[in-house]
Amino acid sequence: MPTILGHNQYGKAENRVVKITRDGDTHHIKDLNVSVALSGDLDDVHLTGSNANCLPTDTTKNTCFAFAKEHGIESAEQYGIELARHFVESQPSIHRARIRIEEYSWERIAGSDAGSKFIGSDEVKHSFVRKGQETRLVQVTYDGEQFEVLSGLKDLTVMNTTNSEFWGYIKDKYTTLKEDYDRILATSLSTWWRHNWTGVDDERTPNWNKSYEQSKKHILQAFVETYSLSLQQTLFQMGSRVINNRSEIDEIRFSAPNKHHFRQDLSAFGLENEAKDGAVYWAADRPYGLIEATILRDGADQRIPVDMTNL
Ligand SMILES: O=c1[nH]c(=O)c2[nH]c(=O)[nH]c2[nH]1
Repeated sequence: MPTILGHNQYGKAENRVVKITRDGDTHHIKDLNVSVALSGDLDDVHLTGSNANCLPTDTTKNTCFAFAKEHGIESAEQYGIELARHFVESQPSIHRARIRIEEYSWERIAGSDAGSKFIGSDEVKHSFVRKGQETRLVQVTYDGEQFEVLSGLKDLTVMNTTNSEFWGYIKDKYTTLKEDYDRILATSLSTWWRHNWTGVDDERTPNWNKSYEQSKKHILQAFVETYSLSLQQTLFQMGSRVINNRSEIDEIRFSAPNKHHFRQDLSAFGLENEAKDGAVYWAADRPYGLIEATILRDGADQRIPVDMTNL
């Protein structure tokens, strides 16, 4: 049976393009998910196997990253317009380009969220929290004698665009990771903490809302203030800060995916892409490092389960 080729399009979907712009100490984030779909004179590619008219999807990906560096991202619209124009006007075989962009918004962690002692202004210059913030979590257990109250949160997504390094690690024959002295540190925190109130021997019931707000504030404050040599170190600082500042909490456990942002290699296009100049990063969604740790008050029992996913 004869068949004919109908509508077709192709391109690289979901390029996670993150552009940091540095204005002195003050950094700005553009975090986009960019999907390219091209169509045009592509019948031969499908029908004969000739790729003479085919701009590789890999090239469309590189173009997304290179344009972010070369032209910046003033707005998702302007960036999309430039990309679409480029594909159609530079390639005779491409007649139509559709660029779809989702933009993720980040807010500066405000001084009031993270405590007031640092920075001396309302805004922190390179620490951000993803908009559409966290989900608050609670688990109460009562066995007729004692209560156990766990509080926590999930999906608190934070990013430091500098003040993070990772180096000095083991290098074996499978290690390819380059040491990094100025990287992005981003994570989406899940955490549970255990109150020492049992409802029995201690009648001083915490103000739960205040306890929650203050614990979150200390977690954010530690994230902002820690010059990080690993996500592990940052987690320990966060946990210690909560335990040291909140006498009602004895134990806190974190599960923190390391949301990797790899600096894109643009050298093939003659473009430098150094962190110090404001770089373009590729936000990988998987695989991800998963860093988990419990921090305890000295002498306290370790009761929060290692695997918190079923909590
Ligand atoms: O903060 C980090 N901790 C690690 O254990 C690790 N491993 C890795 O590849 N990158 C990182 N980053």
